[in-house]
Amino acid sequence: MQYKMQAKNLNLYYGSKQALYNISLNVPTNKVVALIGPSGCGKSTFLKTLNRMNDLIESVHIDGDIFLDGNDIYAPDTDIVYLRKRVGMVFQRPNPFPMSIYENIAYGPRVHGLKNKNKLNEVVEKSLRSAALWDEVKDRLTDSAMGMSGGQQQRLCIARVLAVEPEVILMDEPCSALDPISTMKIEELVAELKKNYTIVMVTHNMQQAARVSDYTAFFLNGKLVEHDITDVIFTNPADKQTEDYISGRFG
Ligand SMILES: Nc1ncnc2c1ncn2[C@@H]1O[C@H](COP(=O)(O)OP(=O)(O)OP(=O)(O)O)[C@@H](O)[C@H]1O
Repeated sequence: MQYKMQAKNLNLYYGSKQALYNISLNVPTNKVVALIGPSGCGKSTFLKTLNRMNDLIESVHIDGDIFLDGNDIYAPDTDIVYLRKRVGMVFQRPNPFPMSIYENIAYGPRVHGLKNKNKLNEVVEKSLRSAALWDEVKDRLTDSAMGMSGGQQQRLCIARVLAVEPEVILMDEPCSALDPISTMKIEELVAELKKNYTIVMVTHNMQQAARVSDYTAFFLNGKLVEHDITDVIFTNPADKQTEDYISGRFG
């Protein structure tokens, strides 16, 4: 199997407090990997190590390795801006920029050097189509993104990530602020996107993990208890703690 990303013996500390213990996890290319586990177990912390978002927190110290296409993303010569273009992120709450729908999408490609107006128009349309939003917004591209519904805003944020042509998309509970219909749309979108992208998604919702992911990793107290094909995790987990969690005995 081809792995897009690999974590090897990863430990992470917030100051003197260890939050991740010896995590090794492979993320296969063009698959969806769900990260599940009770609140505070380290899912988001792990997710953020995959595009070095934790670098923004001063007290964080990491040892171990994370590879993207076999290259160590923590190597000193890593270009972080380029890394975050390749490994994009969608957050829990939709966070559109306070500007027009068009400008939200055009912003990233412009920062990466795209100036040609026709090309920008193409990128905006393609990204909005890929995020299943084009038909809903094509007649109001100059309207403020802040006037969209929460579900539309989240798809806009996905379109914004797609506009810079990432290879991996990290999603941190992307549906937790959304209603059931919007959630369903995002889940359908994830199924579509994995044809072209590799996706790692944190979710609190076990049905969602079962529905959308190919592989599931169960975290507990900063440790990766087990990871396997999603069907196996939900029907025949190897570890008693996984079974207790997925059957709702804690968390
Ligand atoms: N910026 C920070 N500084 C210090 N400790 C932190 C910081 N962020 C997270 N932690 C701690 O690291 C541990 C893991 O937190 P993390 O947010 O990764 O868990 P989580 O599984 O994503 O939780 P949730 O499902 O509630 O979002 C927790 O004990 C948390 O308190």
